[in-house]
Amino acid sequence: MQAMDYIVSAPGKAILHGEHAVVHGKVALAVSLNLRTYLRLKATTIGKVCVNLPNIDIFLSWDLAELKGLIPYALGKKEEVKHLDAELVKRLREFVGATNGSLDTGNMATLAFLYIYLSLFGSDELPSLTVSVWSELPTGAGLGSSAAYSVCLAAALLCASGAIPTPLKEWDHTARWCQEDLEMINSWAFQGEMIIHGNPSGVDNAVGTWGGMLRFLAGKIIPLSRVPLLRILLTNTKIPRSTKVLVARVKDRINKFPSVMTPVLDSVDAISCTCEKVLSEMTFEPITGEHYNTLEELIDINQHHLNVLGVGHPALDTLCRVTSAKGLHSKLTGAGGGGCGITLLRPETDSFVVQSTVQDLRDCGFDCWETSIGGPGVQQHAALSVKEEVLEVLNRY
Ligand SMILES: Nc1ncnc2c1ncn2[C@@H]1O[C@H](COP(=O)(O)OP(=O)(O)O)[C@@H](O)[C@H]1O
Ligand SMILES: C[C@@](O)(CCOP(=O)(O)O)CC(=O)O
Ligand SMILES: [Mg+2]
Repeated sequence: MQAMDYIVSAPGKAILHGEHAVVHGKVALAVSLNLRTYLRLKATTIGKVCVNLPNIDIFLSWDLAELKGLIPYALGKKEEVKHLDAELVKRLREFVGATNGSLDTGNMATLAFLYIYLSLFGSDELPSLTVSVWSELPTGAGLGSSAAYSVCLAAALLCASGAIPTPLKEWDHTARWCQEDLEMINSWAFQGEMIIHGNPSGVDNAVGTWGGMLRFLAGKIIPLSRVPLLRILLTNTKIPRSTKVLVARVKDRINKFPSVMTPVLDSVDAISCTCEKVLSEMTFEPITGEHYNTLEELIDINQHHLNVLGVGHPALDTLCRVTSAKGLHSKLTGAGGGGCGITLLRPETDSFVVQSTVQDLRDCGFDCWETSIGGPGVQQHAALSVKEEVLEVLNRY
């Protein structure tokens, strides 16, 4: 195996419309953020696997022999990535001491790593390596940190296993993989998401893999190449929540009241489709106030639907109320139950209004910032293309 030392990164995402409904086969519109998770993978000669996850205060290492003991049976082929290997998940849960219902941040992240590592290398010799991850994304706040983490793990470990090449050439700052390799990264990242979320739709790992804005429906990914430049305010209410719990809560409510909830999911689907149509119109006709009025109304309606689905939170109500007092429209993004919301800014929204809204939200104890969207999907980096403060963290281990 060639000497390995490389850095990969993947973006977080904001869901414009369709969170939760997308788990039940409806359309979602999602866009990548310019906030990324970075992972450095280094081959070592110490006969250990070391994992450093400073965002969540996890620093672990295992002897290779200990890990090899977890897989005394033949693993399935590398291409078979549609379902989790239930036996391996069970063994890993016992190994890390995580029960089936465990929501522990560190356990979930560790399980996702070990699952992908052992699935990719278990049939051969296990490599001695150190993996360190640092993210600009808040963890567990609705911006797809789990997916960005899973995409980075999948990309780096697939490269290390030789299943896909490292695309970076000597003269490149960053490089991306070909479509076929991206599909493989995406499907392994989905496995990581299955471990962390329970029942993910796959939209988050798709955005982390391909970047940009995309329409997602039942596993089908359509990149939206013609989209207007949107100004968005991101607010983190800092109320902790777990996507896994919220996805399960919505499922319970649908099971309890199928005839009540099905029309809500259909309506969310129609909102995503209407929003997509308006965004597309905005790229080939002059943008008018009417376009923005429609986008704002769709945001309001969807926020009500998300409350009906049971994923609201008083802090999110506060966010909507505070921004509404400034004439701005907001909805939760991601799994809800706390976490983040998005606020649409109109092109003519005065910077004074933006600043005073940001201040009002900060006065509520929230983090709030105007964000740029559409960052590139998963990529490999030359060290000099990584921000100094990120590199400093990755080089620490
Ligand atoms: N930087 C990170 N380092 C390690 N694990 C991470 C990181 N970011 C996310 N995770 C994993 O993802 C989980 C959060 O996922 P989730 O509840 O889906 O929230 P999010 O909306 O951020 O995706 C964490 O509990 C952790 O297991
Ligand atoms: C609620 C959901 O639609 C998005 C979850 O996103 P996040 O983990 O909260 O960033 C779940 C999914 O699509 O898998
Ligand atoms: Mg997630």
